[in-house]
Amino acid sequence: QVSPVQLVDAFEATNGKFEGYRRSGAKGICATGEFVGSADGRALSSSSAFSGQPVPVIVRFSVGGANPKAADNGKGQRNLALQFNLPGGETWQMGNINAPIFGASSPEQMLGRVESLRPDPATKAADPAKVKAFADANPEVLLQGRYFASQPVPASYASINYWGVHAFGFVNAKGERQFGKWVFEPVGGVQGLSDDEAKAKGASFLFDDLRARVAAGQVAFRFNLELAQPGDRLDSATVPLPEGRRKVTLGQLKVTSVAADAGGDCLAITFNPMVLPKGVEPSADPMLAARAAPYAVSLGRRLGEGAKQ
Ligand code: HEM
Repeated sequence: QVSPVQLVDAFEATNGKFEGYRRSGAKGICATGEFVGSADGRALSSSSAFSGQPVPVIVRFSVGGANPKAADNGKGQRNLALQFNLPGGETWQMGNINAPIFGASSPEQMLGRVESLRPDPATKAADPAKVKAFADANPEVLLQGRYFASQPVPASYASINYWGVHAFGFVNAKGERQFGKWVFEPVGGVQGLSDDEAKAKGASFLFDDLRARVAAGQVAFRFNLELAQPGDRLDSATVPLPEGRRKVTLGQLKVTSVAADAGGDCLAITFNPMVLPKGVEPSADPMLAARAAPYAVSLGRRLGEGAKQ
């Protein structure tokens, strides 16, 4: 059994400790938007998110990792975190990533992977033999990295697919439950950079790019759900649903403003994917439940240090 403190301590020891910042997704920007649910959304879930009335949403885009100065022009993780502010004070939080799978399938495996990547104090680099031994015994930890390597550097926060990775159950007014995995797909399409274009962009272009696109009214995502069929695995963040599952659009998210500075409403929020509205339920994926407590530990530490964006 892995404790949340052990996980956050392991992140700090391997990835570095940057006071005030999120222990993952440190380099980010807060924005606001509006979500409008569709008739298909209402048919699948009784959640008020899908009423068809505009719902205010707090949005945070970020680069993966603990470093608040992470380069924007490398391959790897980008995040879309959302908080839907629903009627009656109800909220729905989620943190989505630009890969259909995560890098570990259980908290124990996550801890082992992070520990295997710990830099040796003498060489300041991970021990390749340890990294290899852990990956050989846990081959699914390599799948996400392979996916990122196969994709171009994202051109914009606004032009990436962001997957929820876990399965969730959607429950409608009749009590019917449909499991699925979701993906936010940019209405304007996916755009990547060639290696030369990425180099020319430099290490920090995503915030300015986002501001320009939002000012031009161009940032919107379809909230799509891939519907699981009986027998599909619903308990693994490293196994996507099989190809070709029917996909329905639950609604559309439009990003309408970007925080002017490093502040915004996101500072004191931890986007805990177990905070779900009535009408949406967690799956048995052990990685899903395992996220809630470490996020709270990270939030507590960064608030205590003086939270930074
Ligand atoms: C046991 C497994 C995991 C641990 C220990 C972990 C840990 C963390 C921590 C400590 C944070 C910063 C929280 C904060 O300070 O508010 C974070 C953020 C984040 N994590 Fe995880 N994580 C795990 C699994 C996952 C998975 C499976 C996903 C896949 C979708 C994911 C996606 C994200 C995203 C998108 C953010 C950024 C949210 C934001 O902008 O605030 N994490 N994670």
